[in-house]
Amino acid sequence: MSHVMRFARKGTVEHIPIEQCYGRHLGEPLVASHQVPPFNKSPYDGFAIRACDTSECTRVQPKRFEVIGTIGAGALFEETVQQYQAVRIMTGAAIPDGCDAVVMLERGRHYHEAGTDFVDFNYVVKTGENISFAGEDTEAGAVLVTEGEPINPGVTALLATFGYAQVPVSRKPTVGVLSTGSELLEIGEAMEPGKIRNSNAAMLQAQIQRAGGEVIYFGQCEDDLEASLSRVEAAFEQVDILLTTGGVSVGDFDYLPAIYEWMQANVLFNKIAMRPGSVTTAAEKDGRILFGLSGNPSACYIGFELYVYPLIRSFLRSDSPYRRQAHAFLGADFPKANPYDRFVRGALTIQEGVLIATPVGLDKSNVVTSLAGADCLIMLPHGTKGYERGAQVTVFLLEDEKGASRSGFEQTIAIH
Ligand SMILES: Nc1nc2c(c(=O)[nH]1)N[C@H]1C(S)=C(S)[C@@H](COP(=O)(O)OP(=O)(O)OC[C@H]3O[C@@H](n4cnc5c(N)ncnc54)[C@H](O)[C@@H]3O)O[C@H]1N2
Ligand code: MOO
Ligand SMILES: [Mg+2]
Repeated sequence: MSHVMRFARKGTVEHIPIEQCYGRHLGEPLVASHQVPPFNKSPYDGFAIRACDTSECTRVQPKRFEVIGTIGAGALFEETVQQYQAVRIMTGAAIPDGCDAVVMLERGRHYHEAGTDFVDFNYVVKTGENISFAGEDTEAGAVLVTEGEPINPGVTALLATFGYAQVPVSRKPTVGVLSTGSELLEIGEAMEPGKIRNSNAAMLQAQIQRAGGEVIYFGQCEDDLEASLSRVEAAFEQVDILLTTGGVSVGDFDYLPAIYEWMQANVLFNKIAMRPGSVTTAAEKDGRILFGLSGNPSACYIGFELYVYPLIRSFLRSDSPYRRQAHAFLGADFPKANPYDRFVRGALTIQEGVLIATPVGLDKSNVVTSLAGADCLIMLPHGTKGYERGAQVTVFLLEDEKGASRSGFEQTIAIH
């Protein structure tokens, strides 16, 4: 992991209209440029008064106040309120000078007498009662959201509060996808003997988008060294990160190792002590990373989530670029012996407040159906025995935006 993260780069910052910022990542910290609320204001429709004027109010001896004006939200009351005076005030309006409390409309007896408005109060009002104080939500200068955080609707409200019509966001990394394999049919093609449709490319494009990257799809190519080499080289020039699928193992037509050599890319690892995804390969050239993901769908998926995802999130300027982890209880027995750390596709449920992670589908790296139901990866550390239902496990959340500052796993990697 750290082998790849050494080459993590932070993307530059660009500005986009606030209406388009949902789901993007903040390009700089969001600092309160003024206090919120910006002035003392009324949280209710009612009467603004001086609390001290009510010190002798009782149910049997209410006190009478003269209503000297009315203000709605957005308006200011220009005079200073004096003893036994009240201003009719609406929710959101600024507290008039002289006043230090608001009485809700329902708690005063309001009437008109000889051309003047009056209101009677029959209880003692506390200083500061029913006032939303300037700065009680936030003081000026507070850092409210850190750089790299995903912009959710709440962050959007803050951006609007502080006047960001244009929002600084991290540029999305361009992540290229190129599939290799002579057996691959295009998605729209009819089935043929010995062939399969290319599911990895579409899957990766969705994973890239879920991670916050920008996809550039370079199509698919046959298992032919020269053709693949020129396609990989051309694609790599156009992206921040390139993903290829298939052709990374030791088969006669697995050309990626030769391609890295021809390209003079520096292979960081081509073997990981994990299942699936053991063939996940990373190579570096010109400070950028080229991933050789497995052709096997589940291995490809997991290689992406564990190794590519953090690089994308770092580019988006996140300081928690890894998949968020949680403790869960295993929802079913997993009897297979584990010579390597295993990342099992799992579905999370919450039973009586406890997180249960249940493996979904067949646990083989060549399966595709298990991926549809997976919202977590269940980590099963290597060991000779399998795992029993109820065992405590660590899960990596796949549908989470917060992330984690640590990867949560150690892995043995190698170059062969
Ligand atoms: N002798 C050995 N054989 C294999 C080893 C090994 O260590 N020694 N490793 C196995 C493991 S583990 C994996 S994983 C696979 C990795 O294979 P490659 O990454 O080289 O991928 P391919 O050989 O091209 O294809 C593997 C498999 O996946 C299917 N595939 C390929 N591309 C796609 C795609 N775009 N969409 C859907 N499915 C795809 C392909 O048809 C093959 O069935 O190697 C093992 N072998
Ligand atoms: O990389 Mo392979 O999927 O470990 O099975
Ligand atoms: Mg192969």
